[in-house]
Amino acid sequence: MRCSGCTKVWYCNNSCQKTDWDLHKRECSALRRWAKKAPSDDLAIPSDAVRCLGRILWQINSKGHNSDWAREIQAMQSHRKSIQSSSAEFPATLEAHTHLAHSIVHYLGLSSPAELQEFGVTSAGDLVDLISRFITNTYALTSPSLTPLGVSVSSLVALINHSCAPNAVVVFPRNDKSKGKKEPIMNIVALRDIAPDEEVLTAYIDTTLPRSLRQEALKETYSFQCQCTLCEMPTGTGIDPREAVWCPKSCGGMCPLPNEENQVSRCTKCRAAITDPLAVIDAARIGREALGKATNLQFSDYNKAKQLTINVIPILVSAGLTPSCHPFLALLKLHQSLLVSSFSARLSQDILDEAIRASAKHSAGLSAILDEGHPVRAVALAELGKLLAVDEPAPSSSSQPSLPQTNNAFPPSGPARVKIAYETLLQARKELVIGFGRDNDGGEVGRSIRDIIVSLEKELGVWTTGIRNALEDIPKKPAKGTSG
Ligand SMILES: C[S@@+](CC[C@H](N)C(=O)[O-])C[C@H]1O[C@@H](n2cnc3c(N)ncnc32)[C@H](O)[C@@H]1O
Repeated sequence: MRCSGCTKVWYCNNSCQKTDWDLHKRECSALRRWAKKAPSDDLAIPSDAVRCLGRILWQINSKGHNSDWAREIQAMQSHRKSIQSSSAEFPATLEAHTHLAHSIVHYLGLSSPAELQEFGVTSAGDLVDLISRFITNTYALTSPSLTPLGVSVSSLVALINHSCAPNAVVVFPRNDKSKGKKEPIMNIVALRDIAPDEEVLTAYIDTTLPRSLRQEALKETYSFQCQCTLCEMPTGTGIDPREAVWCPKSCGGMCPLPNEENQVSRCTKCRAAITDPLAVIDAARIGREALGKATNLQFSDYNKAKQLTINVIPILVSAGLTPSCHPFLALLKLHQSLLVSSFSARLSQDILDEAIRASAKHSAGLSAILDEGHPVRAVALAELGKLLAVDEPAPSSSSQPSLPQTNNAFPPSGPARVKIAYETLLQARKELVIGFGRDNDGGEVGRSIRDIIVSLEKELGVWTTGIRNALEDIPKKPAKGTSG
């Protein structure tokens, strides 16, 4: 149900809308005011951060500055001091905070920050604290299949510290018990057994990124230097699949991805050296640039974004980057989602198979990095299984000129494909139950693939019976010594 006042906010039903009205009535006028002054249609709705901060401030105002709720928000960690001291290192962060401060004043319909007093914000420092608390303690609100939807704040969950090798995850799975209710509910799910007194740790950032990018993101947004087991792994103790290249002698081992400082790189298994490290460094740089451009273009210029991924993936393959290596892993994911978004009723076998190959490589890359049951890995496996389970399109005469012509043996056709789809979905379900919680039956994705598994089981059963029937139809060899 859409709010007829602002026409921007949607509810799952009447009662949901009624429950929110106390808060939404103020939001509703703020949204209308904002839309009226917006210079263009795409700026007619404020950012998620502004909208969420607005809701927090109206809540503080209506519950009172000294209410438990307001105190919990005020108790969340702020980095006011480090934002100021690191402004030279991260000027964009300071700029983002300032921009947010201006936007929130404008959104609330105030003429100056001084009017924020009625919301418990009595000085410029308070305003910086509020924004810093918000940035440091919010979690991405995601759909049950991990698509980002917005932001969420929980003062309890905000107590959890970060690790790049977390033992728990924050998900919004929706469970059967939330019948009728469509709003996502934040869950902390343990990825493995956590001992009494052991700290619960979640990851604030994308842990498929290499160490330097993770450290940069954590420093910039959360103002700390990560010293988790993954970041502190002593050099020489193993290879990080996020920065790895296949052995040049194809022994099955891997070499560390060379970089400007460390150009000499050898296979950790057979010690063979990469002969042209500069070519590998160059390929990785081209990959990073293409990833940035294609990510920005994916919604505005689909064809250009797809062409970029099509052009750059073969460069990374020939440079020997493993599917788990940055930026290859991210490009595989983007390539897959661009192909899937082009699916239509007249889907061609070439496009479908190309999407399956990208998805299979992406899943393999994730499996080398993330633990079994990590929701990101589980959802990727479910996507692969679902793609494999798509009915194979009838052959068409028009070939797809944009895709490089390959002579791939994967994915197979017919019963072999159904069997891989079935096995992939079984594994996906096992992992979804871990990542989204057993009590949630693997969340919405876990429940949705259960039905596909059952139908594939039937299909495979039909095939097996079909083969058995066909075999039984073959006239049996006459036993030795008999005639006829
Ligand atoms: C969501 S809060 C976590 C709870 C916070 N430690 C507290 O006591 O309220 C995020 C902030 O906690 C700190 N933090 C989280 N994980 C950390 C870690 N692994 N090492 C150091 N500081 C960390 C950082 O200051 C970060 O900005």
